[in-house]
Amino acid sequence: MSVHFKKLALIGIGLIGSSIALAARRQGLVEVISIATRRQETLDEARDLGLGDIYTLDATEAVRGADLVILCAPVGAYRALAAAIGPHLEQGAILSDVGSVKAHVVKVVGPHVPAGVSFIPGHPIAGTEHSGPAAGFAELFAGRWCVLTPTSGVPQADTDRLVAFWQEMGSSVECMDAAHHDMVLAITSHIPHLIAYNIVGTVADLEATTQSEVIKFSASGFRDFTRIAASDPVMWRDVFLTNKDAVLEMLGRFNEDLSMLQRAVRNGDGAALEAMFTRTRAIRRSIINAGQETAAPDFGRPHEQPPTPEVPLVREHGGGDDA
Ligand SMILES: NC(=O)C1=CN([C@@H]2O[C@H](COP(=O)(O)OP(=O)(O)OC[C@H]3O[C@@H](n4cnc5c(N)ncnc54)[C@H](O)[C@@H]3O)[C@@H](O)[C@H]2O)C=CC1
Ligand SMILES: O=C(O)C(=O)Cc1ccc(O)cc1
Repeated sequence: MSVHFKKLALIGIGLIGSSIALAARRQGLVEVISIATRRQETLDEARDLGLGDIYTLDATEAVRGADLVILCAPVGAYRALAAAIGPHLEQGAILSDVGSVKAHVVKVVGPHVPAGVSFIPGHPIAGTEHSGPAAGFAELFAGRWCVLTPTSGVPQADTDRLVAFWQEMGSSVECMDAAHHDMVLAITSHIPHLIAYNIVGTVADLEATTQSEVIKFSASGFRDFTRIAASDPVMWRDVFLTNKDAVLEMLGRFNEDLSMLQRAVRNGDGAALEAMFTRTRAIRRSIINAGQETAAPDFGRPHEQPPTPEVPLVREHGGGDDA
C-alpha cells in the first residue's frame, strides 16, 4: 500500500525524530515536514541539518494543518505537549508517538485527543545510545520492528496508513495491546538497560586503581554494557517512571533467577550453572539460526543492530532534555 501525508509534524527532534524525518523524506512519504522543539539551540541544529521545511518553538503551530503528528520527545514531556497541541489538531489527522512505554502514553495523551483525530501510539524497536538531531540516520528503522497500539474507535484505514508509513521506512509492524507491549519491553529492553546502568555504576564506585584496571582490561562483555549505559539519562528516567509496574514485575522474576544463580555459585553447583548456561545459549542460537524476522519470542530482531561507533563512558551529547 503506498502512503502519502501532506504535512508531517514532529514534536521533538532527537535521534528518533530526525531518523523519521530523514527516512520519510527519502521514501517520499511526506510533502512537508514541520519540526517543533523546546530549545532554540536544538531547532537551529535541526535546521542546519536540513531535517524539515518548517521550524518552530511552538508545537501548536507545528501541528496546524498536519495530517500526521508524531510525538518524538521523552515520554515525561507528553502530558503537557498533548494538552497544548490537542485543541490545534486537524480533523482527520493521525496522532502517534515513538515512546518506549505505551500504557502511560495512552493514559496521559488520550484525554487530550479530540473527536475526529485518530490516536495510534507507536514504538519503533530501533535505536542507539546516541541522542540529539545529529544522531539520526535514514536506515535506523530498516529491518526492525515497530509496534503500534491503536486505541479503540480508530478507523482501520488510519491504522493501515500508519502501518504502511512504517513499512515504507523498512520496518515490520505488529499491533498489540499497550499493557502487553509494556510487559514484553520491560524484560527485553527496560531491564537490560537497568542492569547496564547498574553494572557500570558499580564499577564507577570502585576505588580508583581497580576502576582504571577494569576499564583497561574490559572485555567486550563489559564494553557492551557501557554502550547501553551511555543511553540518554532523561529518556530512561522517564521510561522507569512510567513503566513502573511491568518493570517491578519482571525485576521480581529476574531477582529470583539471580538468587538461584548466586546459590549455585556459593554451593559450587556446577550442574545447575551448566544447565542454565546451556539453556540460554540455545535461546541465543535459536534467535540467530531462525535468522531474521519473527524468530525470537515476541520480538525478533529482523537484523542485527546497525553498527554504532564505540562510545566512551562519558556521553558526547548533552541528552534529550530540552528543558
Ligand atoms: N533512543 C532510542 O534508542 C529510542 C527512543 N525511543 C523513544 O523515542 C523518544 C525520543 O527519544 P530520542 O529521540 O532517543 O531522544 P533524544 O534525546 O535524542 O531527543 C528528544 C528530543 O525531544 C525534544 N524535547 C524534549 N523535551 C521536549 C518538550 N517538552 N517539548 C518539545 N520537544 C522536547 C528535544 O528536541 C530533544 O532533542 C522517547 O520517548 C524514547 O522513549 C524509542 C525507540 C528507541
Ligand atoms: O541501543 C540499543 O541497544 C537499544 O536498545 C535501543 C533502543 C532503546 C529504546 C527503545 O525503546 C528501543 C530501542
